[in-house]
Amino acid sequence: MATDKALKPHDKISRNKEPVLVCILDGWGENIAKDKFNAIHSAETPVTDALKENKKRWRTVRAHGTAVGLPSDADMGNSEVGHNALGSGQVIDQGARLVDIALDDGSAFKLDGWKYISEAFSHNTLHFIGLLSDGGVHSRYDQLVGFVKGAARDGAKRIRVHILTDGRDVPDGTSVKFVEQLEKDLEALEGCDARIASGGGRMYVTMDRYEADWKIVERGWHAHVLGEAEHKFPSALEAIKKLRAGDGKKPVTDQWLPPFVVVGEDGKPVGTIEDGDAVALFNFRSDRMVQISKAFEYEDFNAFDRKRFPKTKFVGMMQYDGDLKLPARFLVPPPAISGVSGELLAKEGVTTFACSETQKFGHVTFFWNGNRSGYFKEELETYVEIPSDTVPFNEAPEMKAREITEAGKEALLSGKYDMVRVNYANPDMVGHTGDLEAAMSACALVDGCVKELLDTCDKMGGRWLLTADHGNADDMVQRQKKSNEPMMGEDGQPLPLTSHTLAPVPVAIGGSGLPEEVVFRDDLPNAGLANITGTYLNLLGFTTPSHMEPSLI
Ligand SMILES: O=C(O)[C@H](O)COP(=O)(O)O
Ligand SMILES: [Mn+2]
Ligand SMILES: [Mn+2]
Repeated sequence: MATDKALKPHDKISRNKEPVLVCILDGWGENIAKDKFNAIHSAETPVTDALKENKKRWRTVRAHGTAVGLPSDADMGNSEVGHNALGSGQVIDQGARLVDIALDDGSAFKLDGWKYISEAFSHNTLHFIGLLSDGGVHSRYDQLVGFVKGAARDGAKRIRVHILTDGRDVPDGTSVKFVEQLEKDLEALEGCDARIASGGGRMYVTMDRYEADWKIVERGWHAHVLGEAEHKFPSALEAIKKLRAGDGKKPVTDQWLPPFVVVGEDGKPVGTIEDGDAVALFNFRSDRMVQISKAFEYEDFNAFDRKRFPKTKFVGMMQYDGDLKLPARFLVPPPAISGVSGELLAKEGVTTFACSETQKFGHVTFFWNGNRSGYFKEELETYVEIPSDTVPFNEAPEMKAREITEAGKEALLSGKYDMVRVNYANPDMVGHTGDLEAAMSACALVDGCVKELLDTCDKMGGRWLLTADHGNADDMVQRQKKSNEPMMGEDGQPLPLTSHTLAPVPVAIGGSGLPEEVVFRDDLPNAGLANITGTYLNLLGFTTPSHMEPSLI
């Protein structure tokens, strides 16, 4: 829905004809743990270190938990909620919380999405597909179980769950405990035949994003829908235990398990997806559910050969793309995000350039714009995607940082854009591999890229704001709860931390075009990511609109 809100000129900071740069370091937290496992601290990062010295123009903001609309302050931040907040300036109840509320008050079971799939309960199979963990970034185990129990109560006779193992938002190896628990929980359902039917690791099966590699989704389609995979096992627990062991030489982590299918004594898959079945995706987060949703929903589809296209009653946990209305049906209505900065700036005729590599492209466009895949005014907005590599990123920690820097510099120098925003994927994507050395080189490289961008902006007389969306590379080791000491595995090696962190993130402002008196105020100690929006709107010469969190300036 178009907003009736509008921006007003700032009375002290005038609109500059030179560009404003907003630079996001994905997964770059300011962590209190300052030992060698903090890859940002351990790496050579002279540029971002120097920014910290200017206490009037450098600070941190909260990037996790309730500050970004998540259920509790034990929830780490993530790119979806982080970029939603950065783009909209608002703290919005996010998917995780909306699903909690809908389950708690029972409304989830009265809405249209549930009624729609319920039609299949008595004579067909109900399938759930999603990420099996309690990470709280894409999905949560307790929510899956809430829906499974609701289905059994409402008469579902046959349930099949297709699981994507995590090891990214939660420690590697925890897939075993989640599968054990799920097998027990399914077994305990009365009057309902419920089993795990297929699965695979989230980075290799089904959960691709931004069309980085459709093969990932194709593997999932084969396993979940057709019941076809090289690896067949009598149970999911046996599958993941054996697949984790790999070939005996090199173990495979949860994130990267190959696809598998659970088969019965007759060797046939226990849960293919057939005409008339209901299918519910149980992830609330959108980016990694868009492609699989298209495969289930679009009659006309050519990203890969589906071989068979069952006519299912298909729902997402949420509607994942508000522009595409995808999927058409969903269990819980998604967060309503309106009056975002992109829309308000387009109304003022502000020209914008946004760039990242594939892995984060939708973060600076789709998430930034409140989960919309289109443009507000295409003639004013240029979105550039640099294709990401398709290797594990510790093998290529430089990712596309240099190319993004070149594109950003070119955009700044072109004189075509009032606002240039870029996102560097490295600290996050390499951080998720748990590889400390690689994360350090990623952080050092990005630090150098930041220098190039800031220098270019300064040379032009521009203004800049540097920040991050959540922590990740700032802690690469699992730690003891109380002492915060690093944890070691049985082999005496540190246990890698692959997830985001709860750390706040830095915000720095500057630029040769920024009036000297512009400094951070000191009366917002608990500010969060949503306070950054009003801040860059100020740099662009506008006041902070009242529906947004106050500016940091
Ligand atoms: O999807 C992922 O890669 C992780 O679960 C979260 O990372 P992101 O929020 O930085 O994308
Ligand atoms: Mn991120
Ligand atoms: Mn991440």
